[in-house]
Amino acid sequence: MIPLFIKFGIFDVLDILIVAFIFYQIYRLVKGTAAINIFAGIFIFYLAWLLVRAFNMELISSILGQFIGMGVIALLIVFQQEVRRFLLLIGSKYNLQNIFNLESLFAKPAIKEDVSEAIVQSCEYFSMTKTGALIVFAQNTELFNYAQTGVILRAKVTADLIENIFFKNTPLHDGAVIIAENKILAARCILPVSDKTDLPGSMGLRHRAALGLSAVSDALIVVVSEETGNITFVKDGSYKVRVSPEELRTFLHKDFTGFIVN
Ligand SMILES: Nc1ncnc2c1ncn2[C@@H]1O[C@H](COP(=O)(O)OP(=O)(O)OP(=O)(O)O)[C@@H](O)[C@H]1O
Repeated sequence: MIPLFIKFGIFDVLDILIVAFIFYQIYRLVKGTAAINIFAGIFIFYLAWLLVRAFNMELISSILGQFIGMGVIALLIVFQQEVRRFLLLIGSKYNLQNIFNLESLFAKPAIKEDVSEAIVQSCEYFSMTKTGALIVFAQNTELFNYAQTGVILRAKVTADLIENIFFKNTPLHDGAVIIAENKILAARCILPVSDKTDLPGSMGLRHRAALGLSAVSDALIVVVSEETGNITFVKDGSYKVRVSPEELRTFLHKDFTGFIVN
């Protein structure tokens, strides 16, 4: 009989689950970015090192070994941006305040009916008139830092005001509008731009800004393309293009049935 020499307890399961979760989050962050090629480069480098060691090629193996020895520091330098994004994601999505705040667990800030109607109406208008728009709905992640890059308004959400803000050539039309707690918190805000390399060519800076913010927050984001008039809905780093006003309405009410990731 084979003796049972491996002890496998609940903490080992937990250990594996945590590592799997961390790797999955890292994969989500680097998927489609230049970082994935860097990972491939590192993997090839590591394989080469294993090979030369297996063939006892002392000189080359000791040179490659020097680089491997500095591995963690080198990784931190090369993936500075990704590490930053990863910590931001963990800190904002899973922060202690949210975990222990029962209210936020059971009732995430709901978007009021009149607010969603105003946004759906404006987006329909923007879509028809091919007016570019970028509208962010803050959820649990605090977006005040981004709001501060623009003009703080704290105004009531109405279709007229939203349409005025994005009206071409007006002072506030550039950048994003951030809606928090059912108020227009700010307009003309600058968002972080995604550096994903696998996006369709039609997605310029406006769409990249939506994806960039979505990668580091739980915000719901609506983009209307100035070029095509298409409405795109973005959440959790994923997007759906050519969203109809009806779909937009359901998504804003957090019913994501039909949110098929493109
Ligand atoms: N970092 C940013 N944060 C917020 N808004 C941005 C940012 N970068 C660009 N924008 C907005 O996007 C506009 C430029 O859009 P661009 O044409 O490059 O994007 P697009 O995704 O192709 O959209 P469209 O389909 O509307 O042309 C800018 O005028 C500005 O309003």
